[in-house]
Amino acid sequence: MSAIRYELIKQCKQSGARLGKLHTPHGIIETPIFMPVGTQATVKAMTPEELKEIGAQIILSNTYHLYLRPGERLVERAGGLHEFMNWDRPILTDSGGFQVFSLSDLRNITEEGVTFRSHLDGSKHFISPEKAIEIENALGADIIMAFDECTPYEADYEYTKNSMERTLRWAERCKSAHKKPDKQALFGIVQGGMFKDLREISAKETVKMDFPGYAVGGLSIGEPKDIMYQVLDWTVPFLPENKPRYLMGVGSPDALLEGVIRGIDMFDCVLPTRIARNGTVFTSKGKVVIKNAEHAEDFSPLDDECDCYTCKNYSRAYIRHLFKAKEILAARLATIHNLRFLLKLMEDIRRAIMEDSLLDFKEEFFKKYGYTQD
Ligand SMILES: CNc1nc2c(CC[C@H]3O[C@@H](OC)[C@H](O)[C@@H]3OC)c3nc(N)[nH]c(=O)c3cc2[nH]1
Repeated sequence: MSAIRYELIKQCKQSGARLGKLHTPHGIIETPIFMPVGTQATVKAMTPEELKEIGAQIILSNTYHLYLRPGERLVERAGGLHEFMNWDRPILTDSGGFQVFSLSDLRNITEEGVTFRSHLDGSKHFISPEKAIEIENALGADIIMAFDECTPYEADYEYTKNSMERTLRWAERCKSAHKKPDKQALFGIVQGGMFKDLREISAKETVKMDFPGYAVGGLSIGEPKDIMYQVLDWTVPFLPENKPRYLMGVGSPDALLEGVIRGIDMFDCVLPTRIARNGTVFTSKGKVVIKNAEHAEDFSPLDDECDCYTCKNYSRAYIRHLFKAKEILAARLATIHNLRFLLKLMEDIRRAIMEDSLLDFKEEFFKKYGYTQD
């Protein structure tokens, strides 16, 4: 008995896109969905109420960060992540594989696991597949990720093959170590780098382990977008239709559309919240750098097609002023807007799938946004 159930509502007639409902212990998620990232048990600058207000259905947190600070046992004693951060809807945690390789001074990768130094204080740590699952079980997210190696983009065939095969062995160990499959759904992660045959092997062997959902890992790590789309074309066909597919680390408007068209159901990315704090916002006519002088006396909203709190109440001139004055409210208003922009884009995508007009929607969106049609 798994913790989640994926319900395929409709297969798009124009593409590989699908409309679905993901039933979880903390509620139903409509897919395709964008998942705001709350790495340290908070989506930066947002309260849970504001996240609900903009339509967030599931948020992410991160095992590596929470293990290092405040510690998974403290979160467990607080009643788990939902209690600790006052979020009663679904949560997904990554296994920490990516952060160990990208954030810490990596010491050593062995069959057993990874030894690394904390990016916070340089202290030495060891995480194995079993340890990662133990941490995720303590945190209590509805969906948890297997411990994997996100193979670097520039890795050669030999390294990628060995890394992918180890990730498969680690996936087996994660499955065996998982204590609560009825409460927390463990997703397998497909690797294989930029190599067609390795992607096919990784997908087939991961699916044989029968996970309740599958992530496509090892992408959005510096490769050109057309390579990412090519890898999706190689990988998604081997994933079962009756299970959710999650493309890790992807969140620009064009990549969301291209991923949905290739059959991806779930996306996460720090981009919208990170660029918001630096004063770059999404609009239906492309990205806007609000600190630019041209907006100094622009009393219109960030985006006249946006329904968010920021666009209903504040002008570009005011938001630019806040950024120039380094006011905390600047980050909050820009974050509310950027997250609402992506969540609304996913609502529009879900509607387009329902109406069998997704490719037409994409063409119209790209034209307005200023993407050149490939
Ligand atoms: C950005 N591109 C990208 N991110 C990636 C992440 C981190 C997402 C996680 O890291 C945090 O955001 C940086 C978020 O907390 C997210 O949580 C799921 C990945 N995680 C794992 N375990 N395996 C992968 O192959 C992988 C690939 C990625 N590509």
